[in-house]
Parts: sequence; structure tokens; C-alpha cells
Amino acid sequence: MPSDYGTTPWEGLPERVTIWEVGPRDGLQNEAAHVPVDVKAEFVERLVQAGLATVEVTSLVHPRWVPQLADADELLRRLPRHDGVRFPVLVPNERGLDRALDLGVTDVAVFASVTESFARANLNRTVAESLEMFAPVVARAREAGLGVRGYLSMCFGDPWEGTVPIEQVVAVATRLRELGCTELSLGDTIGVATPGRVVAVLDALSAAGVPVEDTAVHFHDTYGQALANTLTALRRGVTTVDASAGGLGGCPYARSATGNLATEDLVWQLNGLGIDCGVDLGRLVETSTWLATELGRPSPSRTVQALAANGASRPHHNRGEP
Ligand SMILES: CC(C)C(=O)C(=O)O
Repeated sequence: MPSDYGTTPWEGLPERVTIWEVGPRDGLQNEAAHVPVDVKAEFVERLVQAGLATVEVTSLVHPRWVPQLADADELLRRLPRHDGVRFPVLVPNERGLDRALDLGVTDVAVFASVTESFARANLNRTVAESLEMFAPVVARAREAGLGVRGYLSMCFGDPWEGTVPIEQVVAVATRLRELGCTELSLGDTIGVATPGRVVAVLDALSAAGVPVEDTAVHFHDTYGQALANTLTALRRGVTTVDASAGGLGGCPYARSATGNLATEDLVWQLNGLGIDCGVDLGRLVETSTWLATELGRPSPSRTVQALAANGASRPHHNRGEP
């Protein structure tokens, strides 16, 4: 069904995009206030009901590292499972993988850094040591039949090191694929990327034999570039995009860094381009509006704000809306 503002397909773009929703993990791990596990479980369920089929729900790290996600096991036990819906979780090491396997998780993600500074800050290891730590995690996860995503943080810029050389991205991506990761996600952790750099990184990865169809993008919106970067990546053949409902999130190591690309803003763009993503924008906006109330502050998503200002949480101009 066309939207009130028209649907205009554009050559060179995919027909379908998979949204990898990271709000419950990347978003809520940055919340200063405690978010009760009931609220998290309801958030995930609402996201699923809005049509998000891949929801990264939590991280099985030691609670000392990320106290906001200390309830990971309980959350995973509570979540109702749905056919065709995946709940990936981050695992830093074999202990995290053991927990994931005990909890019946089907998809995990390891999180590598492209820069030494962030590897040290986030994992207390060098880049090489962290990749070594991930090797048995990825191998055992694959043996158990799990999907394994490899995150690459700081692919475009680093708060300590500045511009990140593209060869470092290629080297870490190549190693993660050798370890057996089934998919990679290129993180702009502090949100400094611009479209030309996105093209340069994606082209360098293609030239090194990293298939674009197994590569996702993960943009933060610090400088308002996340949607432009995403569109650029889609035109380069990327079909999986990470986003966070309501634009939740940030980066503890760069105070100015804002949340991820807001899922609503992404869905608005995809709808306008006639690209199917399976998400009901109205239900998603309702979810982010509800969560903003629970968190006690407004959502930074432009789409959520625009629809709220128009006095409607269910947009009449969303594709598929009556
Ligand atoms: C740490 C990883 C997973 C991340 O969220 C990022 O780089 O933004």
C-alpha cells in the first residue's frame, strides 16, 4: 500500500532490508537509571509485535563490566520465543558462551575492536589478544550450530586515536571471518563517519574478499550522519542495518556520542524508498513512546518526535496503515 507521501523506489537499492534491532542491548546498556527486567521484557516483546525479527536482547558479560545488563539470564529466561524471531546476545568469552548455550540462545555476537585504545578500554586486551580470546568462542558456537556475528567497533574513528586506518578494519574483519563468524557488523561507535568514508571502507573490504551480503552497518548518530551513511551502505550492497528503537544509546568512552540510528527514522526512510523491512512503524513509535515514559525522558528519534508533535502516535502515512 503506498504512503500518503508516495513511495519512490530508487535504482541500486535492495528490495528488502533486515533491521538488526539493538535497543535492548546497545541502548539500555547506556542508561544511567536502573531499568527493571519487567520493562526490558515488555520492550522486547513490543518490538517483536512491531515486526522486528532480530532483536539483540542483552550481553552475557560479567555484571561488573555492564551493571545495566546484570539481569541478562533472567531476561532470557522470561522472553517468550516466536517462530522466525532471533534474540542474539553478546558473549565476550567462553564463560559467556556457556551461559548462552545453557539458556538456549541460537545466535551470539563477539565484539572486537579495530583500535588498540578501545580494545584496551573495552576488553582490557590488545586487538590480537582479544581475537585470540574469541577464537574458541566462535569455534564452539559454530559447532553448536549457532549464528555468530562479529562486531568491529571504532571502524571509522576512535576518541583516542582519531581517524582509523582502513587497513586496520580490513585486518580485523579478515581475522573474524577466518575464525568462522557468519556475519560482520561495522561499528561507527562514536558516530563520526560520513558517506565517503563508508564507501571507502566497504570497497576495501570487498577488495579483500569480505562479502558485502554478510556485512552489516552499525551507525551512531552523533553528527546526524547515520541515515546518510546507511543509505550509502545500502547503495553499496549492504542489506542488514543495525538500529535502536527510539535512538537509545551512546558510548561510555565518548561523552558526546549519541545513540544508534533510530529504528523509526530508518523505517521511515525505507518505507519511502519502497524497501520492505517488515516493521509496522505505528506500533514501533508506540513502543518507543511507551519506553520514553518508562525512562522519564523523550525519545531523540526525529520520527517519534514528529509524530508526537502531530498528536498521533500511529502515523496515517505509514505503509500498511489503514
Ligand atoms: C561494542 C559494539 C558491539 C558496539 O555496540 C559499538 O561498537 O557501537
